Amino acid sequence: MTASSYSFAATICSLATRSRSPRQSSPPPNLRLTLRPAGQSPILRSIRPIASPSGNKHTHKIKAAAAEMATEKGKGNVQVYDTEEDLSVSLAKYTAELSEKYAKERGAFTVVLSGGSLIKSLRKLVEPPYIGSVEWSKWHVFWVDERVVPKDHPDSNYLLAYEGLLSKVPVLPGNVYAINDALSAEAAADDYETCVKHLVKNKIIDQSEANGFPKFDLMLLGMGPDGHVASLFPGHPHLEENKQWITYVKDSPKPPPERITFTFPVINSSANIALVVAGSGKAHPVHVALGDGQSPDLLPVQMVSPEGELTWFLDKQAASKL
Ligand SMILES: O=C(O)[C@H](O)[C@@H](O)[C@H](O)[C@H](O)COP(=O)(O)O
Repeated sequence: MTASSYSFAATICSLATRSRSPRQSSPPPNLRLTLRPAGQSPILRSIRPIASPSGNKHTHKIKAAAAEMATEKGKGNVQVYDTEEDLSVSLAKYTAELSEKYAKERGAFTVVLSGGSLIKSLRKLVEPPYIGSVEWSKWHVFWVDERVVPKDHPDSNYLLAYEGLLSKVPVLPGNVYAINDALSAEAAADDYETCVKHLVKNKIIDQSEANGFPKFDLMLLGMGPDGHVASLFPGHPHLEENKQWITYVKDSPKPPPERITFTFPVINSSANIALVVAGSGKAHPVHVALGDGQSPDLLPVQMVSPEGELTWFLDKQAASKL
């Protein structure tokens, strides 16, 4: 592949040098689950509360093709699909509905992508009816994390999204905010944060009234087999970052090592988060996050607790231990 194959011109935010404040720690929010009445959708049926301390293990089994549960706060739900194909159909509908809502309400829809298998799970968006019905010109596209590599590098999350989604829909190139890949990881994180600050100031990105962090309309998160989300890995000090909006990693356990990533305060200020998880390799962290599975350390995915709505999109294999 050559760089000339990529005609899609993303906006690259300009470098701004500024000092970074020292890290401070804060206790992670816990995701605790209780039962909510069954969903209205015909494909959804209720299951018993998976977090019940006295519950019989057999009652925790998912008995339907799809199930819905809710957090204690009544925000967020867990949807389990028979197949990843079913999951992708539902994910496209969910994303298109949020796009319509925010395009109408705010005149813009701010969407944050992950890398990994998420992009493949968004494939139905580039098919009818969504390819024609979504107001793509209202989309503003960001990355929750990016590998610090050139945009035409096979490891680039930008390239992955470009090939799987952005090159197939009429999103405005000026509304796609890629990292500046000419910079070091630290400078690219600074630069991307400056870009996001500018867009908050211009009201393209909403802002949390509670804490002033950017409030993206939709954050689409994948999860690794170790329970990481974005480039926030188990046991890493950046899990406790509570000042910076965007930070950097030079020692990612998942290659490539150099990345930038949104921090938890930004992730958790989102209006909507979709956690999209498929495959049996993810069953253990799903069990820890949503059921009674054990982990010696708090998993990053357990720290996902948005100001708005959290929706889990699981396939049966990922939910097999619940
Ligand atoms: O750049 C990255 O590595 C991703 O953004 C990362 O956070 C991803 O979402 C998870 O690792 C899940 O990836 P998979 O879905 O491919 O397992």
